[in-house]
Amino acid sequence: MNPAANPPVDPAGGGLEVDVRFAERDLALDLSLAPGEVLAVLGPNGAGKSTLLGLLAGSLRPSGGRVVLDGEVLADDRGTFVPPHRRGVGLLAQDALLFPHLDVEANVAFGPRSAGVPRARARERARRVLAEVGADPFARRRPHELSGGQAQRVALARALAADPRLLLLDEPLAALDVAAAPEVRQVLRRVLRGGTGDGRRSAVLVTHDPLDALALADAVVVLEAGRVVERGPAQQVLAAPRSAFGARLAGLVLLPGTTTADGLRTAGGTVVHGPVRGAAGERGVALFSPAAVSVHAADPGGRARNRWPATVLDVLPRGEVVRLRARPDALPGHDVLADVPVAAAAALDLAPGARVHLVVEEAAVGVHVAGPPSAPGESDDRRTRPVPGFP
Ligand SMILES: Nc1ncnc2c1ncn2[C@@H]1O[C@H](COP(=O)(O)OP(=O)(O)OP(=O)(O)O)[C@@H](O)[C@H]1O
Repeated sequence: MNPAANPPVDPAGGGLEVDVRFAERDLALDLSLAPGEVLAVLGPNGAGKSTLLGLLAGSLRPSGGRVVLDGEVLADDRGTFVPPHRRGVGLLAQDALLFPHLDVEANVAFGPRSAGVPRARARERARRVLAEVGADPFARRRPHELSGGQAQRVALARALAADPRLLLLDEPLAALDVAAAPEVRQVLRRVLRGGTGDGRRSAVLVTHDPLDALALADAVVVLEAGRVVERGPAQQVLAAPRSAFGARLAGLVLLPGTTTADGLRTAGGTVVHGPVRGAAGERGVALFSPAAVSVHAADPGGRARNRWPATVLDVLPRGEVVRLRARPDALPGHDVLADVPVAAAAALDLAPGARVHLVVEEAAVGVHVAGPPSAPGESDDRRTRPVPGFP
């Protein structure tokens, strides 16, 4: 099942239904999101990702179509337009944008206070969401006393304090340095997967990073020139892309499995070694570029740990290189791509059925924890299904 394309019909009208036009920017988008799901929105610059968020948040008014959240029409072409502050939609932008003169707790309590919640209750709620994002130790600090990652966690707490029905995340990790991004990614995972006691949250995540889509989202839509060109479960879209942008993202080899201390164990028990981004023992993926794979006629020996005998499936010329698709004996059901310089390919006499040895450079493998787990009681079939082979 693909929940992004075909969310279950909820008798209470839950989830998000978007079928909007924004003529000024030649945008016409049709997408939906089941309750509790996280949808990643990918696409090249100018595709319409920010415009989509504006239409959901209420900072932009569609020129046609409608936006429905949990059965409530937020905007339609009959003149309905619910203003931003009444939508139950929270926004986390790239920059934290905290009020500099208020301490962290007051920043987070500001939203509930403005919505008429009495001071003590607003403060209590602020403390609860600050604890949820691990920011309670710095509740008394002012924004200038926070690191970038801490400020972004406070901004997330502020978005959660209003208890939004839908959370919009606009490149929430893009402004963070490489040290701070993993920590905030981890907090986002926890918040979005409902490990904080608040249940799963519906969220739309705009990102340029396919790895964040894998780590945080259930489903992905790819936008190009104001249209949805692909949608589906995150792993499927990234492993077998159909759009030009998806294909560009996914010149990558993607293998699913379980993270270990120094790699990823596939369902068949083979460990793909590489640096691990996240904890061991989680469902994850190993990703690498076909350029990181070298091809040998015989076992080259040496210390390389990702060294797999394989059978060549096909060989496609791609300019300076030939792209080889091969099936390693140790990875049944999975194909690995390798880009081999034309001269080397000729010397290897590559043809379908040939036996080769693949070596994948360890440092070039990224192992990532992938996707939030299912809600309790929900079937996990979709997420544990093997990722289909590459086109
Ligand atoms: N304020 C604006 N006024 C007029 N046109 C705009 C405005 N903002 C964006 N556009 C145009 O609308 C289209 C969609 O832009 P949008 O910013 O939504 O894309 P995006 O996918 O978010 O891009 P990026 O990844 O660069 O942020 C583009 O053609 C863009 O030039």
